[in-house]
Amino acid sequence: MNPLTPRTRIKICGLTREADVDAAVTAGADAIGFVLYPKSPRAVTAARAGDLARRLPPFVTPVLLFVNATADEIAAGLAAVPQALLQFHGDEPPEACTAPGRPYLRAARMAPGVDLLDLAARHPSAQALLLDAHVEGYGGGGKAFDWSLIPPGVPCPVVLSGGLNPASVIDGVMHVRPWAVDVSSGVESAKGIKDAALMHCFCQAVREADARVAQASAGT
Ligand SMILES: O=C(O)c1ccccc1NCC(=O)[C@H](O)[C@H](O)COP(=O)(O)O
Repeated sequence: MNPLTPRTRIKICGLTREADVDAAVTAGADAIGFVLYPKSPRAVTAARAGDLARRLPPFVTPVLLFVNATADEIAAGLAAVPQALLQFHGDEPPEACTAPGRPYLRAARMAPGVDLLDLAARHPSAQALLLDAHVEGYGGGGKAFDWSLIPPGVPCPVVLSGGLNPASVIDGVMHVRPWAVDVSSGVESAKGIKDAALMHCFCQAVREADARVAQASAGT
């Protein structure tokens, strides 16, 4: 939890179309996730991710999402999107996450008994822990988890994920005070098909949450 976060960053994940990438940027996304996990209904190839990522303006980060990928698959993704931040969303051990030598997000599928402090200790170089619900198929399930499972004192930035939408994200930001939020299903009209209006509403809701946090901090 980061009470001093000046602005909650926003990642929108699972984009597959040019118009959706453009709309997500317009809405205010700080990061755009491309799912390079073939079993996902939002999967894109490395080449497709490269085409889509080239539409991103400065200061909007492409994220390549893997689930138990091979080193060659990760290398292909980085060849297509050299500036990508990596996200490991499977069962990858620390050495697999650090092997590419690139900044990465470590996803944690939150269920009772998950030890985030231990996970953070085993991933000291992770840029953040992305906290997602524990769903079948590893992710993108549109399911929230019990935010009270997040212990105080996680020693790295936290990305709150899992079932967020324009109606729930304010509570998520106010309760967890994450560095960032991540959304996929909650801004879609169908899997892999993003809704521009929902993305706009989601980003506006995050801004509203930040304003409320600032007011609470100022005692106003
Ligand atoms: O998005 C997917 O289809 C997906 C498939 C397999 C592993 C991870 C996947 N997505 C990872 C993400 O970062 C999603 O944004 C995250 O799971 C939240 O999804 P949602 O609950 O739908 O907002």
